[in-house]
Formats: sequence, C-alpha cells, structure tokens
Amino acid sequence: MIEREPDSGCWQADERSNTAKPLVLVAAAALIDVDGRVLLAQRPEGKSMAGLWEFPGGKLHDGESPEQALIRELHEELGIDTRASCLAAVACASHAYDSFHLLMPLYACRTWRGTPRGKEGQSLAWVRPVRLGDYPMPPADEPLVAILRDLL
Ligand SMILES: Nc1nc2c([nH]c(=O)n2[C@H]2C[C@H](O)[C@@H](COP(=O)(O)OP(=O)(O)OP(=O)(O)O)O2)c(=O)[nH]1
Repeated sequence: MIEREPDSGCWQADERSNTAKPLVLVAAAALIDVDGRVLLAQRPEGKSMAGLWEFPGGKLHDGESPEQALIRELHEELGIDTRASCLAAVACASHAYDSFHLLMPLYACRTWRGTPRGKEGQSLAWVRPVRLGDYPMPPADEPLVAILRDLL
C-alpha cells in the first residue's frame, strides 16, 4: 500500500482549525428544476458574506429537525412549500469559520409547491451544474458544489 505523506494540504489545514468554536447548525437545499438547474440565492447587503451565492436555507431553531427548519426557511425566504418526504440528504458541509463551526446538511429537493421568489429581497439564479463555479459561494460550500456536480 502506498501511504501519502502528511506534509501538506488537509494535514496542515487541520492543525490550524482545531480550536473550540460554537457549533452552528444550518439546513440548506439544492432545489432542482425539471431542466436539472439548481437554485442559488445571493446573500443580501448587511448580512455576513454579503454578495456571495448560497443554497437557500438557514439555522435550526430550538427543537427543530433539519427537515423542519428547511421547510420553514424555504417558505419564509422563497414562498414555496415542500415536505420532508421530498428532501433527500445528499451531502454535509463541516467548515471552521473564524468565529463558529458550521455543520450544514444539504438536501436535494425536486418537488415543491409555488414559484420561488426572493421574499427577503435576495436575487435568485437557476444555474446549470457545470456553471456553478461561476457563482462565488461561501468557502463551506465548495465541497458541496463538487458533490452536486457529480450527482446531477
Ligand atoms: N443558507 C445557507 N447558509 C450558508 C451557506 N453556506 C454558508 O457558509 N452558510 C452560512 C452563512 C450563515 O453564517 C449561516 C446561515 O445562517 P442564516 O442564513 O440562518 O442566517 P444569516 O444569514 O443571518 O447568518 P449570519 O449573518 O448571522 O451569519 O450559514 C449556504 O449555502 N446556505
């Protein structure tokens, strides 16, 4: 068996990110339309990481499951309704930001009622998987984009 020398890349990154931070749980959705495009939303001015594109979703409230949180967030942010049975967990981001550690399951969703609108003023874009790289996203999302591209 060939062993990889732990002298660079992930090995060094781990040494930099091992300090205790509050864990923030966020549930996010890759809404996929009939043409296989994925919906991205642009984070509005005034929020952290403003201008970057993200998967719709948000933080879990106390007592909520990730699916319940996502159904609520999709209704609040986009004005659409979906159900837990229409959500399939496909990936999970685990990323150390400076002030918190983000744990974010990503759910694929192909079935919902209503037409997504940016109810909080956010711009929306339906993006072909091969074009996802054209949209700057938070660092936590990079591995998710790679997984989605392979999946779709
Ligand atoms: N919804 C969503 N959030 C993401 C993604 N990538 C990523 O790092 N995040 C981060 C940004 C936020 O810190 C957090 C989501 O918080 P939120 O949507 O409920 O609330 P917020 O924007 O007001 O967050 P914040 O300004 O308080 O940090 O997760 C993503 O693809 N989708």
